[in-house]
Amino acid sequence: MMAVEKFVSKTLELLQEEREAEIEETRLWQENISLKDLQNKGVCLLKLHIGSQSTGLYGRTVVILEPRKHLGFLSLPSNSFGPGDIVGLYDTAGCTADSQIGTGIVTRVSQASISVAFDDSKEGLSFDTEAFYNLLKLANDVTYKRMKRALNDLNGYSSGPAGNLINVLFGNTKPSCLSQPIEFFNKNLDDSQREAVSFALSQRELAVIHGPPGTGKTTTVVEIILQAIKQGQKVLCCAPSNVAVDNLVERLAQCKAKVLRLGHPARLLESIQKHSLDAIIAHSANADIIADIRKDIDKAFVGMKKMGEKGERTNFKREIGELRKELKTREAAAITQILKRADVVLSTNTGACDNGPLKCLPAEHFDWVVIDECAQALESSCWIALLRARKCILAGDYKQLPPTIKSQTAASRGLSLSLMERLIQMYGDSVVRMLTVQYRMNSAIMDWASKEMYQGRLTAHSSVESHVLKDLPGVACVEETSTPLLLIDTAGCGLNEMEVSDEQSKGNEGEVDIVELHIKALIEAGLKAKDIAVIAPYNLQVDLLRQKLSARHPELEIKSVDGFQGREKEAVVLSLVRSNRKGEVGFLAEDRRINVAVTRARRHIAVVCDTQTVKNHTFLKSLVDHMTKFGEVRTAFEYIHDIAPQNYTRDHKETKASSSAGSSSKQKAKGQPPSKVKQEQQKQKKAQKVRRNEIREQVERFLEDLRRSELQFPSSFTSHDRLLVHQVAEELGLVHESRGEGKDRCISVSRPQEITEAEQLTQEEEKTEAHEEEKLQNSQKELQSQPPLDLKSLHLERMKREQQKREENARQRNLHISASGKSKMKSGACDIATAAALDDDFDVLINAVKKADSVCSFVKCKASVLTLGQLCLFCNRQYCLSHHIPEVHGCGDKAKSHARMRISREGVLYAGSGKKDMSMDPSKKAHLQRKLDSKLKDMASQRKPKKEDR
Ligand SMILES: Nc1ncnc2c1ncn2[C@@H]1O[C@H](COP(=O)(O)OP(=O)(O)OP(=O)(O)O)[C@@H](O)[C@H]1O
Ligand SMILES: [Zn+2]
Ligand SMILES: [Zn+2]
Repeated sequence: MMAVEKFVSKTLELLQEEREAEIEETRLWQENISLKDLQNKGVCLLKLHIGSQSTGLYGRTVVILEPRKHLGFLSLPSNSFGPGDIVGLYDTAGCTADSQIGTGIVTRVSQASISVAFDDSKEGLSFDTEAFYNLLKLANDVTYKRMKRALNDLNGYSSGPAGNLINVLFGNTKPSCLSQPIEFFNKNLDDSQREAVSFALSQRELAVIHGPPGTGKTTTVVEIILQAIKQGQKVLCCAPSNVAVDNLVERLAQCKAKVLRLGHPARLLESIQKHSLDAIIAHSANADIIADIRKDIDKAFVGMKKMGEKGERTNFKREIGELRKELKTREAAAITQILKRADVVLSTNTGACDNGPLKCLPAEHFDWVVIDECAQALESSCWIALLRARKCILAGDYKQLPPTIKSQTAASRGLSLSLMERLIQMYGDSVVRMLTVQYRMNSAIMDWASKEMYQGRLTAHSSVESHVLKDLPGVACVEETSTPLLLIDTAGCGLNEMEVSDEQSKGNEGEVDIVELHIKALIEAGLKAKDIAVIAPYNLQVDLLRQKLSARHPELEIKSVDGFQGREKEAVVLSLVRSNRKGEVGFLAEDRRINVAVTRARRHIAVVCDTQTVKNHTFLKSLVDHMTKFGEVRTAFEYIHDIAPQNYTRDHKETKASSSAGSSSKQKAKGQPPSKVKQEQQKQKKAQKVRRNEIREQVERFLEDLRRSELQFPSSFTSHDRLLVHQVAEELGLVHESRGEGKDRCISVSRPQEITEAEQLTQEEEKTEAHEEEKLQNSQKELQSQPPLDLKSLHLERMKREQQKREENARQRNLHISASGKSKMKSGACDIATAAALDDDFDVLINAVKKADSVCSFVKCKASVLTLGQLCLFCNRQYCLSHHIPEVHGCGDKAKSHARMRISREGVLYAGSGKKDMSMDPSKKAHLQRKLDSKLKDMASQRKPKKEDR
């Protein structure tokens, strides 16, 4: 048994290391972080009071702690407490050893309360209902103790059911088999599932079922267990997480198997509760007696609290002690009976330990042990259950995330290697059957995972193969709901990640904004929030996303990748966060994490990321390439208009300034990149500039040719090319539009229809200004390294400058007009009166216009709108060019919802306020106003000579 010894001693050592890392983390928190901060981190709950106290299974005292309801705190602060967590209860003096009252196990957590079971057999705990208590999550050593014990038992294993199994699992004996014909319960199993079931049944010691995402692993495991029951085998079925165990309980119960679920009943799903040990005991013959004893204990507690004198209290304590002993004996008898009757006993891996209910069973009671989600468990935790059986069936997917391990060294020295993986390394495919038909993802989503992770062996079942969101009832057909793959590329958009030193917590606010817009597009197309998952690899980003989205969409699930394993959603929006010049991807470099994130999606996955950054990682690059090739790609610029107020429609300079300033600050702020990287960047920049000039030349040629109304770029243009087109179009004040889907998507530019000669003139002036400003900025960039700027402040500052310039221009132009009278200016207010006489229909409007202030409607803005005003279609007022953007003067929401309507109608976001919103009440007026504008324009050109007479 050399192999066993070696394994046990090494694993014990690694577990110790891991345990120390965990304790160290807790200690660091306790020493360096204030209680308030701990509460913010979700590991501490402050100032709770006792709601009630009762006696649970095994005579444990269960205390329900609540926030200070009388002070209006109706729910607990958001926290990470969960059932099974070990917690310390402290008086309000602090969270130190001195003030600790006791330690317990969380049995239930709700919004409004947390239940903690205290093992107080030694000394009766009593709580003061008036006092406040703090609760702190402690490093959980129960799990460690159980794993250590299982390892020691493994090492010293001499006789017992698992002898042969141990030999096989450590390579001392080859696995053997014995095949037999099977009649399947589930007639719908696919070939790979049938093969897996047959294989599992025929193996004498070991079978591994590899179930990639959505391949019906649970369906297969359920069939295996039903077959085992048919053969008269007793099965112990475990999984590392409560969720996975409950899932199996539910499915087995549906198939009428006699199931028994071990674990704290209070925390189980309602549908599961009736299968819990507590519930079954409650319906057993012993139930009444047990209930009576419990009541007596509770009564004794109440009595004890009322007693002031020490002598009397001691009596009560003795009484309680005796009652507890009796309770335990009776419970043990009842439990044994119930356990023996069950066909399948289910628990978490650690719940299968010897000091729980299973101690009531003889060692050889179980025949088979089934471990689901085996790749997510520490091997040591598997051994807690494995020592009880002759044969084991391990199901899982080792291409998804392994168990979380805190100690880097322990992980790298092998603690993160799952039993499943270790066996596959040892025996190869001979012990494995893989499920290959998947019932979740559209094949476009699946194909990438299949190719990169599962040797291309997956096929999509015909029922899901081509399903997309628009096939769901009530979901409209728009671009977002028609494509399974959508890549929103932020490359070059300046949406850099936040500068946080902590590798585990990265955020990206720009991506949050884009995610928000995409979610809105999906919801407006009719998708339900509960069918969408927002996934981010970083906790900070998860928090940012929740802050932004949770209030409006309480049913939207926003979680880290790790929190979503084992789940699925119709649509998944994935924010990859990382965007930096160094091309650092950090945490994202774990391929399995990305695999999990992507494979949660059934019909649609949208990935928001900076492709320039994430492409530095081979696996992420394969995802980007796949999405580019088979999906739809948009640049974040198609969204940015809606996010930040800098709508560039007429502020041509801003586009350029923001994109170049954004990326340059990002680049410089990151410190000195190694020279090679720098060279590479310069090369890229140069290539970009060349490309951009090419595109610009093309557009300029188009502009000169007045016969052409539209310039269409080929669909071979990459998203980056399209971005450049976008920038050039914005620079020149042109309309641009993306059409088509996927590979056929292409961009075109055209002249804005309402463009007047006057505006062209202005643009000419501005273009030269823009060039100068750009030159200036470029030289500044080369000279100095700027601190990181956020887009908003950059924008606001620019707005200010812009306004000053505009006002200055306007003043000069007015001077110019009155001086020379040769201006090509479009008609100003002075012409309105003349115009009015020509067309009765417009009388009313014209009067209104005349009466209306000739200055910008924006509060405190004095800029004239007579010559360069813009009408806002949402509020129907005139604004100067600095304030005409809806977001700036307060019509942002209306504009957004209007833009969204257009997105859901046409699937594309446009610059500026776009077409008039027909649903608006003053729409008729706006329509007339526009008619008036063009009329005035016509009249102005007719009256040009007249002007000179005035
Ligand atoms: N043979 C089959 N025929 C039709 N549908 C199936 C089949 N097997 C599984 N499914 C469907 O696939 C989905 C996932 O199956 P199941 O719940 O067994 O897998 P899981 O274990 O939860 O998921 P995973 O495979 O990701 O672990 C379910 O909706 C199930 O109905
Ligand atoms: Zn407005
Ligand atoms: Zn203004």
